[in-house]
Amino acid sequence: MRIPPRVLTVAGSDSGGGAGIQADLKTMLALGTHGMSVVTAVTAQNSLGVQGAWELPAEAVRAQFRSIVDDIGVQAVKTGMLASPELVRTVARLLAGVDAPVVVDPVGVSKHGDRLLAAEALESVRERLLPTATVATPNLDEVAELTGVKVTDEDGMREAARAILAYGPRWALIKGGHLPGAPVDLLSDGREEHWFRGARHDNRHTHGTGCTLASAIAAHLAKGLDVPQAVGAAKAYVTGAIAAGFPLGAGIGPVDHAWQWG
Ligand SMILES: Nc1ncnc2c1ncn2[C@@H]1O[C@H](COP(=O)(O)OP(=O)(O)OP(=O)(O)O)[C@@H](O)[C@H]1O
Ligand SMILES: Cc1ncc(CO)c(N)n1
Repeated sequence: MRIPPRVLTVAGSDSGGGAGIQADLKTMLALGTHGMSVVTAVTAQNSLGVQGAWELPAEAVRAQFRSIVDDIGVQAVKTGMLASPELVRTVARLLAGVDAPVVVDPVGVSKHGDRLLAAEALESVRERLLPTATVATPNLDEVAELTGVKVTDEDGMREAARAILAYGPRWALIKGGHLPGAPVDLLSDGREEHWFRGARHDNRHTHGTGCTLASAIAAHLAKGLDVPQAVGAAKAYVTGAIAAGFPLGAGIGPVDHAWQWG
């Protein structure tokens, strides 16, 4: 009997199914793991943007987390949209008691520019959440908001990694997808440097790329890969999913989580 590795996402729901909890669970399934979820917030969202967002009470987040961890257990955790300072602090406290790798995607603003994290929560992300991370995966906008470092080239990505690592995650993965040219990400623990270069796919249907990458890293960590191996395998998965992204609705469609299944 196959018992798949167990992976938990702590994130917000995207009603459109392209990002958030929905992207995370699809990614976890596609990579052969058992996905579980702690819902932090519900968004009304589609290909055009976020029409509404409602966070859950901290008690509901704690209860979901305890139900999963105390019975089923987890081999890796991924965090996404955490909405408020209170939820960031609640999740950081819960993560401190978990004996499994943690991937923190410090989601700030959606692709359409809608805030998914209150500006007052940035301090808690820096001081409470980032120290719990095995890998933190900010994009360049999140790097700027969290550290003040404005990245325009690959040297800037090194500076960004140092600034993020100063808050205590074991590894920083700086996502350079928003720079021109071939998309390159830098993984660093302050000693080792790994550059991951992918082919750019000029496909506008990229809703969910960040969530998908972070969940794929968590799934591969749960399967026993080390951090550089897990990031390499996750990058290959997200690149394929972006290449196969498809139009839905009138705006930006999702990446294809099932691209390997044809
Ligand atoms: N057009 C593209 N073609 C190929 N790879 C890309 C493209 N855009 C981004 N990537 C890669 O996708 C991954 C996710 O990066 P990205 O910078 O898009 O995350 P993000 O901004 O957090 O996503 P989101 O907008 O979902 O929050 C990275 O590995 C990045 O290099
Ligand atoms: C719920 C949710 N989480 C994360 C993202 C990524 O931007 C999104 N668009 N929606």
